[in-house]
Amino acid sequence: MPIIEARHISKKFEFYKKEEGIKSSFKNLFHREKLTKDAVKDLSFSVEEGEIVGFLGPNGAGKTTTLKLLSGIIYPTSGEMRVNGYIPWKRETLFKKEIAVVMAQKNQLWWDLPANESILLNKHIYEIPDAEYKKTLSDLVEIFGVKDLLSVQVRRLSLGERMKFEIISSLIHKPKVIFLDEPTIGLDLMAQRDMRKFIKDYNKHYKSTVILTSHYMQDIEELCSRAMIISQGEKVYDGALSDIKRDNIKILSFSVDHLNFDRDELIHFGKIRKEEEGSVSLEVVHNQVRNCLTYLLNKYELTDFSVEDLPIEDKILKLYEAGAQ
Ligand SMILES: Nc1ncnc2c1ncn2[C@@H]1O[C@H](COP(=O)(O)OP(=O)(O)OP(=O)(O)O)[C@@H](O)[C@H]1O
Repeated sequence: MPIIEARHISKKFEFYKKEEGIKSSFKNLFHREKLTKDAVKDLSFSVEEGEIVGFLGPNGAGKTTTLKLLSGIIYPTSGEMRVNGYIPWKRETLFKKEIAVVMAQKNQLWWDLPANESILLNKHIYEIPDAEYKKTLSDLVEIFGVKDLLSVQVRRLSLGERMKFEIISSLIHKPKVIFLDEPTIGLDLMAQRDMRKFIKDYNKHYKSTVILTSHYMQDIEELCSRAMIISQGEKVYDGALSDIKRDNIKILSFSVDHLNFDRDELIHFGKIRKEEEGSVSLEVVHNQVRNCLTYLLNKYELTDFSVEDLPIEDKILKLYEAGAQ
């Protein structure tokens, strides 16, 4: 049985239009125009225990709203949802003990205290027995390599170190389901790599289920075999990441000594992606690559050429755009 099931979930936000200026504010006292925003529309999906699902979408697509629905912070306008058997927005105590929400932009550690004291607070909130707490904390600081920093005041830690402790603190109760919103945002390359390794090791060690949002494709590629993509509140893709990668468009780039290309003939083979002095990149359907190359070799004196896969970011962008139409 899936650990997460969402059936036809929609969330509409209602709010009042705010106009600028004193005159408008005065007018608003008597007549306020109500607006609605469909943040999530008829979303259905299920997630199996132990999966790490990459949850993607452009800004404003409805990812955070979905994570808030899944964790019970808000309730839907319509639809049904179960997370580990619970209806999230009922916020039952046992449900809260089995999930964790980690939002990179939100801090839960106390700045003036060392991290171990904030983590200790969560021990009491989640009523974790002493022995279990010690074992989990020692495992987590081991996985993250931050044992020596436990008693350093949080404000003295680097962003990367602080994020690690934010996550340790959120996971100290060993939740079965974790909602991770942008865990690597703002981190340098090394800290991003550490964070990805941690998520991978944690998932392996505790068999937890993870829903991960990130604008960094490397996070998604390294951690998730499945991607769920939403655009304007609607699901536009749910499946293997490898199927997105297997897109049949190739990028054919070539350089020539002179500058005159016959654009009309080139666009016959595909979209011109980039055109600079003496070099062009074309998006060509894979079964047209050979024809295109033959044409180029016959027509021009090529000084260089290459055939590459379309970057995964571009493929995902195409899915976002398809959803927005
Ligand atoms: N409380 C609210 N009241 C009104 N509109 C809201 C509210 N919360 C979110 N929205 C709107 O709902 C849409 C979805 O927002 P959401 O934060 O879920 O997007 P997102 O995919 O997480 O975006 P980002 O990647 O930028 O964080 C946006 O248009 C947002 O402005």
